[in-house]
Amino acid sequence: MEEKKDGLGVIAKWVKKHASLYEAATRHPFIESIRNGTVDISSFRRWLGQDYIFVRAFVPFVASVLVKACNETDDSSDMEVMLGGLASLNDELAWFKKEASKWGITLSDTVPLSANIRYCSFLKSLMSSEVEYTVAVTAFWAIEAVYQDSFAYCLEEDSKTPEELKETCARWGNEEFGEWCCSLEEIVNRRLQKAPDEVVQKAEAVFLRVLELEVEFWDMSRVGI
Ligand SMILES: Cc1ncc(CN)c(N)n1
Repeated sequence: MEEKKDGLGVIAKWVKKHASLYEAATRHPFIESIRNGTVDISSFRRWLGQDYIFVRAFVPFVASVLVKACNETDDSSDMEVMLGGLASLNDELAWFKKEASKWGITLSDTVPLSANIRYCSFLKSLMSSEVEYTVAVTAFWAIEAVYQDSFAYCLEEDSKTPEELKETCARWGNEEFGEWCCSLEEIVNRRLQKAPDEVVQKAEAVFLRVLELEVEFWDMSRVGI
């Protein structure tokens, strides 16, 4: 079992331990290009179409985490945090449709690229009832935290994010979403603190895999692999 000797939660320790991969996922050249105003709009359009497909696959994954929270948690307030995440995905899907029409993207014609297919298969594998709640909720936190951290960075005071992309950045970079991610992180830390070593190891591996898949996802916006 993990102990909190230095005041840092397990997640903060992992972010420190795997700083270069965490940075690769949250300070990717695509994100840097939004932040410094040089973003290639065709990359942005590609990302938008692919992310809509991803979010559609993300909904059943989040629903599976909610079910696990209801069945396995030691704290009944977890359910509300998961439900909040699921509810915001409803708005997110509507937002994607509105945004796609603004940029002239036909979502029904968008074909998932291989990095997206890999990521969606990974989500599916985590939906299995054999995957513990602690492991699944770690993945949920990591997936949301990468977007929160990346897009909040694009909204910092010295950023040169183009006006027309600020709404996109605010979708995940806003303070309220940041606070919700912190609530999720607290749940993950609480679970990891009590989990057997074997589950903690699985959760760390899942955290790292999410970071790799997020890097590949951003890469897709540039090269269409
Ligand atoms: C690939 C990816 N990762 C995370 C998120 C945030 N829900 C997203 N929309 N897309």
